[in-house]
Amino acid sequence: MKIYEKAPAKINLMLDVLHKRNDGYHEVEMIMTMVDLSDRLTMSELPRDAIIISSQAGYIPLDEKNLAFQAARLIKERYNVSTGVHIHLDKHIPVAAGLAGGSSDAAAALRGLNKLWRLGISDAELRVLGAELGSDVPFCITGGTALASGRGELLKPLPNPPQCWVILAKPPINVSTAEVYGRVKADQIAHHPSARQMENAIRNASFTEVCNALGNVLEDVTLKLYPEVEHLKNSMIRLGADGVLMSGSGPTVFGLVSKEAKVPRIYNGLRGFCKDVYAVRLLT
Ligand SMILES: C[C@](O)(CO)[C@H](O)COP(=O)(O)OP(=O)(O)OC[C@H]1O[C@@H](n2ccc(N)nc2=O)[C@H](O)[C@@H]1O
Ligand SMILES: Nc1ncnc2c1ncn2[C@@H]1O[C@H](COP(=O)(O)OP(=O)(O)OP(=O)(O)O)[C@@H](O)[C@H]1O
Repeated sequence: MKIYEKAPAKINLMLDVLHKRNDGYHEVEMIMTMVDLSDRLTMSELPRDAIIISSQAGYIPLDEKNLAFQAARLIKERYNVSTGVHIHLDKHIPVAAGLAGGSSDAAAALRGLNKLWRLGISDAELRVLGAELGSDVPFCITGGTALASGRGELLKPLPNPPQCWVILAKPPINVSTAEVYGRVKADQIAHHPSARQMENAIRNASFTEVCNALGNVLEDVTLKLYPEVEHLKNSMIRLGADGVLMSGSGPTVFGLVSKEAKVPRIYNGLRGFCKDVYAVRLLT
């Protein structure tokens, strides 16, 4: 038997850090949604007790460092599964980009293996398992749009934002999420974006209000470390995107665009100096 699962990328429409916790993580408030840029997982049962990861992408680990491997190992151990699985990852989401590529693969593996091995695990239980693998994994289990709190694992579902184009551009640098959080000074954040304002904008289905409510406190850290991210933001604004923000800990910058006619100019303008550019829709 084979199971196919899509693993979409996420963007953070807002991200606020409230304080550093005793366990080393940061208490956050974020509103996340999915975009139509996905990895594709194929999961095939193996009669022997093994987890094999393969991928067409040459630049990701295929051993126990792969989050899909960790997801398979976790579910196998927790539910005493004695057979194995071969997971093929058809990667499309850029790696270490702030788009939760690895987290979404882990979530898709948990969803798919639940079906492959007929375990009957509820979504709520899958989210609890997912939290053991990473803070973004619980959101990626259910997807949609949500307000995340705690370290990212406490989720309140929201309606999807009004449909629009999303231009994603990733400069050729790798950003470590741990390093970015490590440099945040939670008590010195000058401006906190408002989760309430973004939630209201989404509930009002107002594209303009969504653009006005965009904000990410991790930008201050990543933009200081990598000025090319700020350059990319400024270029996207100059080319006419309606709202522009860095996703997660970066370095991917996204631009929200309501009018399709504006998309080619922004896309082509960015492609002039950035290789990794995508024009996609929100996954609504
Ligand atoms: C930046 C975001 O992607 C935005 O959605 C997430 O907040 C991070 O999610 P993630 O990559 O799944 O993060 P994890 O794998 O759980 O943690 C990576 C590292 O980031 C830091 N981290 C992460 C989440 C959080 N709320 N506080 C933290 O300080 C911790 O140092 C942790 O060791
Ligand atoms: N299935 C996977 N796909 C991509 N990267 C993976 C995967 N498994 C492990 N990794 C490793 O995880 C690291 C982060 O990659 P990933 O693409 O998940 O980052 P990200 O998009 O910044 O995630 P987040 O937004 O959740 O912080 C990379 O160094 C990569 O080697």
